[in-house]
Amino acid sequence: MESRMNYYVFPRSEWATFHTHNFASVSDEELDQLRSLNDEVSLQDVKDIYSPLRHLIHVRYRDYQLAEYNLSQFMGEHDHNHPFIIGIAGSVAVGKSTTARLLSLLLSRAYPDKRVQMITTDGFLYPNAELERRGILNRKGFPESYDMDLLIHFLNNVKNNQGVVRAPKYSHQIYDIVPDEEEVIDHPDILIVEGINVLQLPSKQPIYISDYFDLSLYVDADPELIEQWYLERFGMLLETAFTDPTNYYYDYAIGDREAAFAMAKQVWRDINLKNLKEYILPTKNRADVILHKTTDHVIDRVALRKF
Ligand SMILES: Nc1ncnc2c1ncn2[C@@H]1O[C@H](COP(=O)(O)OP(=O)(O)O)[C@@H](O)[C@H]1O
Ligand SMILES: CC(C)(COP(=O)(O)O)[C@@H](O)C(=O)NCCC(=O)O
Repeated sequence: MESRMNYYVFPRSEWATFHTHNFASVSDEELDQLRSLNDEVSLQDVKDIYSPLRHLIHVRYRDYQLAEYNLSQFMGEHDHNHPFIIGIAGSVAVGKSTTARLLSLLLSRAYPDKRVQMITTDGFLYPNAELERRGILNRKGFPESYDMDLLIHFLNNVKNNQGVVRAPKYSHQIYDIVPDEEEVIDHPDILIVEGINVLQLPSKQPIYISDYFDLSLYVDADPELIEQWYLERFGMLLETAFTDPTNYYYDYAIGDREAAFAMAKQVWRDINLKNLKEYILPTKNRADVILHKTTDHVIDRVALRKF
């Protein structure tokens, strides 16, 4: 283990040993289930990285429940049941939603009597028509492209158990907010919130998004690798766009492949890479845990915030 400023940095081999104490590691039966539900993440990563991470979340969740209980005792009240919220930050296409899906699965298995839900902040982007009206359609993903008031309100309502909470839904296929559809968050015990902006400071709001988090993760990788993953995902979007004229990428899918990839490379360079450097990377050192990925999404080291 290496100690850097306010982080302990563990090589994969050391981090992999942290699941053996107190809390069950991922079982073979769970691995079988994962294999059928998620064929992207390597099962070795589940054992070496995500099983210890689940252990860490368990430790933090236990502390959180105790702190909530103690506070309610102090106030002589019985209301100590606010959901535990985990934030996942990182670049566009670094693997935030894949990590969120996997953690959601692992936590649901660990706590069968708890309700685990997840949401992406993509749904809080302004619709394309509004971005266009503001003249910022080419700034999608940058701080000003999100309705931060709505996101803060949403988190506030979930954290304060304000019944069923609804949020807009974003689709990568139509490249816009889906009209007449919404995400429904219904009294979760654990909520996972993933998005490029979850550790950013608000410009006008009096409260940070991360004030609602009880644990935060940042998925990190070399931008050149992330570009490759972005282009691979773009290739997959083209594959599914072929048969669907309503798909945003339909014209690219039926047109010249080289031109399509040239466009995607330019979007990466001019929008997503710029956003990463200016607004996302500077939030890395606010995360409690930094998962560092190398080629093929393999995680080679994990940093854990000391204080
Ligand atoms: N652990 C992983 N192993 C293999 N592929 C992955 C992994 N994580 C993400 N991917 C792939 O990388 C691309 C980006 O992942 P995604 O979760 O969509 O990123 P984000 O939510 O950060 O934009 C997708 O094509 C996804 O299938
Ligand atoms: C919707 C997003 C801001 C969020 O990205 P995600 O983390 O879901 O990959 C991004 O996918 C996006 O559309 N960026 C704008 C430029 C582009 O890639 O088209």
